[in-house]
Amino acid sequence: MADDDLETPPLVIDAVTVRYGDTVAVDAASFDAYAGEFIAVTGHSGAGKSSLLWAIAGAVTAEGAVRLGDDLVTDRSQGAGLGIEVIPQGSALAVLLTAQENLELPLLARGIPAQEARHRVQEALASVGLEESGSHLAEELSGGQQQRVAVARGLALRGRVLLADEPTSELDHDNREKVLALLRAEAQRGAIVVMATHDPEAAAQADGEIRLDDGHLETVRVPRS
Ligand SMILES: Nc1ncnc2c1ncn2[C@@H]1O[C@H](COP(=O)(O)OP(=O)(O)OP(=O)(O)O)[C@@H](O)[C@H]1O
Repeated sequence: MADDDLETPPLVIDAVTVRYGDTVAVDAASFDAYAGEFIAVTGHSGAGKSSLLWAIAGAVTAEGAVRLGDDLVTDRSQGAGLGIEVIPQGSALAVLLTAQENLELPLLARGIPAQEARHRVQEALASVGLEESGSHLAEELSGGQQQRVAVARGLALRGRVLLADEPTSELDHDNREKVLALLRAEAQRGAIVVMATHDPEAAAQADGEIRLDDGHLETVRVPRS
């Protein structure tokens, strides 16, 4: 579900554990997040940030529970149906599609009418300063431009929960600030935004911060504290 007038219910992460064989990537992590909040997930490389985000999205098998209001997240397609969207680490664009097509296809797949999808694509590309690059193949774009296309793709979906995995890692200062402002605007629209980041300056702009250390979660800053 994606909606312009959002009433996002609480997101509850309850003792979520993610294992890959013998590796415990996330160890019984629990936290709650509420509509309008912008939360940073920090921690060293390999601490479990991506695994936590993928568990929230329903994209990896996890123990424990992720709930959005009364709904349990059970798998990725059901998570997407609840309006949980992801800006993945490393952009994950289809390189032989144009920037515009990379945004448009997930919208059409979610049943957004073609005209509305085109409007959202133009608006989202313009918001990241790439209105002139829509017809370029993703592979023709720089790493930073590809990252901005991936951010635009996440924004265009207008989810209730937006999970952004290192969305500013390839960006210069001005573009980083622009993307952080856009994530903030998503929260102001009523979404819950959870951003994994290595960048302390980016984390400082979030309302709250949770840190993972070898899969163990610690709350550093609570929103509105
Ligand atoms: N698909 C996988 N199979 C096996 N182990 C994995 C897999 N994905 C992640 N891991 C392991 O799980 C742990 C957490 O990885 P994860 O990618 O969640 O960390 P991260 O904090 O996002 O790291 P980074 O900041 O480098 O992206 C690491 O030890 C990693 O090697």
